[in-house]
Order: sequence, then C-alpha cells, then structure tokens
Amino acid sequence: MTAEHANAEDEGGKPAVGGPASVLDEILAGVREDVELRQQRVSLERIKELAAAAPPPLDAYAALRRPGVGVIAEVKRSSPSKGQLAEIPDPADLATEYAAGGARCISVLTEGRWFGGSLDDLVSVRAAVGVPVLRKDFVVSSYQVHEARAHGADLVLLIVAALEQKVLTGLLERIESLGMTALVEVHTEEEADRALEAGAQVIGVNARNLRTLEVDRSVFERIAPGLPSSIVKIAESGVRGPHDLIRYASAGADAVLVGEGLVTQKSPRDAVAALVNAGNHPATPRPVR
Ligand SMILES: O=P(O)(O)OC[C@@H](O)[C@@H](O)c1c[nH]c2ccccc12
Repeated sequence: MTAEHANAEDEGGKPAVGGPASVLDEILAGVREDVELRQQRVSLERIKELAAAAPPPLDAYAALRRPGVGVIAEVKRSSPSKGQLAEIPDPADLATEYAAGGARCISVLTEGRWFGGSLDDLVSVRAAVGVPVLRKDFVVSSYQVHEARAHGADLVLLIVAALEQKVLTGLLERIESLGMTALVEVHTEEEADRALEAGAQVIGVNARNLRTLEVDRSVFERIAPGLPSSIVKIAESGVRGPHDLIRYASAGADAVLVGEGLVTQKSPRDAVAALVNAGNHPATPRPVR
C-alpha cells in the first residue's frame, strides 16, 4: 500500500462543508476518537497480525444469494432515535435464538456511545453461531476493517454517506482482500451510484436517513429497481413484521435487516421464524437473476 493510499483511507467521513452538524457527523466524531484510543492500545501492525491469525471468514455473499428472502437479525441494544430498546444481557444467547429461528446472518452493532454495542459482543456472537456475522459500525479507517476480521466478522458495513469516494473504494477493497464481504449502505440514488462505482456487490438500502433519523420505507422501492440484477439487495430498517418483508420482497429484496422489530419481541426466535417463513413462502416475490 502506498503512503497516499494509507492517508486516503483515513480521511473519510468529514462533515459536509458548511452544513449543520447532523447526528451522523456527531456519531462519526465519537467513532474517530474511540478508534484512536483503541489504536493506541493495539497498534495497526498488531491488529493486522490478529486478523491474519483469525479463523477464515464464512462466505456471506453465498449465504445471502440462497433462494428465498433472507433475514439478517441484528443485536441492537439502543439507537440514537429511541434510546434503549432492550437490555440484551447475553448477546450470544440472543444470536443463538436468531440462528435457531433461521436467520441467514447475524448483525452485531459494535458502536458503543449511541448503540450500546462493543467488539466483545461481536466475539461472543461469533463463538455462538455458525452463520456469517456482520460488524455493524461506522467504519472510516482500515484499522477498523482489520479489527473486524480479528474479532471474527465475515461481513463489514460501509456507509456511503460517511465516506469520500476514494476512501469508500479503498475500504471495500480492503474488506474483500481479507476474504470478507462488504455490505455497502445507501439512502439515495446518488449514493447507490457511488456504491456501484466503488465496486459493491452487496448493497443495503437503509430506510432510515442517518442525518435526520427519519424512516421512509418507500426509499427501497425507489432505489432497488435501478440496481443491476447481479447486485444482492438488502432492505435495512423499519421491518415490523412479515408484511414489511413482503413489501420489500415485492421491490426486489434478497434479504431484510431487522433490529428493533426483533429485540423488542418476547420470543426473538419466533419473530425471526415468522419472517423466514414469509421469506420462503411461494407467494412471496423473489428476486430474478
Ligand atoms: O432497528 P431497525 O429499524 O430494524 O433497523 C436495523 C438496522 O437497519 C439499523 O440498525 C441500521 C441500518 N444502518 C445502520 C448504520 C449504523 C447503525 C445502525 C444501522
């Protein structure tokens, strides 16, 4: 890697020039501080060694392309919009329930300040389940990508709105070079174009605007049909039950990513199973390739 490349990867996520600081900008500022502190304790060199020594990643891309509409179930304690959603004393227990309900992948929020997550949660979940695990965080530097791999991640989220194009492309390449899959998150058509331009193969359309936190389920219907059929399409946020999965499926979703709608249920396993059943039902539209 050239020095120029290294710098480019660590420059992402600057707030829009002159714009008011959004929730996303605030989150990113905290994330940068936290990454710096962790990097002082465990150097980039060391985290690269740990990543290289970790058991190889699972093929999340293949899992997401299986027939039927898949469910990515998220371990999510809190959110900036609602505060605490659930206690989740043992994320491994919850992930085990999700997997028993038929979840294709497990998403683990590792951001601490706003979402109450941690890398420890990722490690516990990885050890508990046999399905691919997503590191859900605000990834702005290659340090976090190696860190994800070192802690057992198979998939890493990249949020287009948080990254300059050069940085997005560099991080995506880094994720793939470590054998992981990048889930590239967009919220607008322009961001979708940037994701494709960067080489994304798995694109998540987030119904929630990370600047205002508003949820608009029609965003997926606007953006997904314009994506090439080869792209794996994930509908993120706002799934309350099977009816929302079916709506997203009708617009071409390969999978839905669900947090709040699962962690707030008495039986997260049954809630996942209900979604999985809807996703496998013959009447549910499925993506054509
Ligand atoms: O709880 P919900 O509405 O089911 O949403 C889950 C997931 O989409 C949401 O947690 C999310 C989507 N993109 C993110 C980026 C960062 C943090 C969180 C997210």
